[in-house]
Amino acid sequence: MNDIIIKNIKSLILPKKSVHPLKGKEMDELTIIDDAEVVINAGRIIYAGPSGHDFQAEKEMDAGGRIVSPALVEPHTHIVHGGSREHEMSLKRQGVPYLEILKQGGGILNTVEATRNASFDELLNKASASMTRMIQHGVLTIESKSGYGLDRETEMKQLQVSRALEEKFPVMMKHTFLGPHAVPRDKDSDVFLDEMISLLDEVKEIADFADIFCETGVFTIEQSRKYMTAAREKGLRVKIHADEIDPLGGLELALEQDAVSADHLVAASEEGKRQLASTDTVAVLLPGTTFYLGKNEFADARGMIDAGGAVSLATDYNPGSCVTDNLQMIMAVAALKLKMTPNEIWNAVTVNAAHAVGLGTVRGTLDEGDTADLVIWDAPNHEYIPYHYGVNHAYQVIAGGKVIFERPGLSL
Ligand SMILES: N=CN[C@@H](CCC(=O)O)C(=O)O
Ligand SMILES: [Zn+2]
Repeated sequence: MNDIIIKNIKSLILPKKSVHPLKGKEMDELTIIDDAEVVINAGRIIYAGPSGHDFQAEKEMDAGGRIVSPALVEPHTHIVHGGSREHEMSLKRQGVPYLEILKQGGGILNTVEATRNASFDELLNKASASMTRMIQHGVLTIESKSGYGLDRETEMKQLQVSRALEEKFPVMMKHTFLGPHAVPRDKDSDVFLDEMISLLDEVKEIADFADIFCETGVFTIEQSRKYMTAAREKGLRVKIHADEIDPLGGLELALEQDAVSADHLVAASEEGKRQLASTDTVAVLLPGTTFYLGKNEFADARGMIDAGGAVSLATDYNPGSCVTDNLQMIMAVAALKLKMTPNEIWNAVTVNAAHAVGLGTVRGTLDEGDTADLVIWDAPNHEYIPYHYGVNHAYQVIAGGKVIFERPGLSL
């Protein structure tokens, strides 16, 4: 006898499991089964496909003619941090650029101070509130970066909080060390980078990936190469904040370093985009950041996909450049500004997002044997979610076969 059968599913969204991320034209392929059912036992998928079988289960759930997909995967967040930076909005309104705010000792450095001053419990409580919102919006796999410590003690504190989140919530997480996220006010950047490199032995016990912010006035290509090479020598796979604002060649560096993902890529070169196709590095695009920073030029998702590359999407949730923990909102921005198709968007927030955090064959799909992490969406079809933007369409979120969120109604 199985545990649960979910009946009356109008459409079932089934991204394709593959050892490689979906690339190019494959990104527009998505199996959608109308009139479907899902059977779960011991937290795993027994069956997800057309209805009409004779499965027995202890509990029957009625999806009410809604649609069902794998739970979303969020491959780039800065969920653990102290403080907030709403005061920067007026600076932005006056036209002060993001990198100028950082140069003046604000921006990331402002959050570094708040994170250093916050206790473990304060950070955990704040991140827990964000995690709750992410789950309520359909996300059950989350990557979390450090990077607001810029010293051993605080970077470790952030990574420990990140680990504690994974204990506290029924989610799967990946933890990323982003020590070289900015240069502290009083330090020489080469000296500071060496300090971060010297932490890698300790970091590799607690983090899955090493990341760096390669940008004008932050870390150069040469410094990023040095750090990534050192991290790989320690057995850590690498990620990079690349070509977000200036075209430095961060994407090419990511490919040279066999990065699991290259993130941002707004200013990536044509050559980098062309090379992406022949690798398994996933381009994690963060259009909510471009939107929030008030820029008009978005990452060239079409160019990357049309050239045969693998693209994923994330919120980049952080207090300075994208203050949303709603991945559905990013799906809408991707449809409007990145010109991605609904199928590409769904693959980008499920299976390709899983590949972007090294979980390509274990999250983002609903094949037999997969963890039963799924969402019942209150939407008539899969195109509707990026279309009706700014609201939460998750009706029920099911983690390991257990309903952990159900959308509340009004009490009138
Ligand atoms: N660009 C670098 N890091 C973050 C922003 C961090 C911040 O502004 O606090 C990002 O991915 O956008
Ligand atoms: Zn980031």
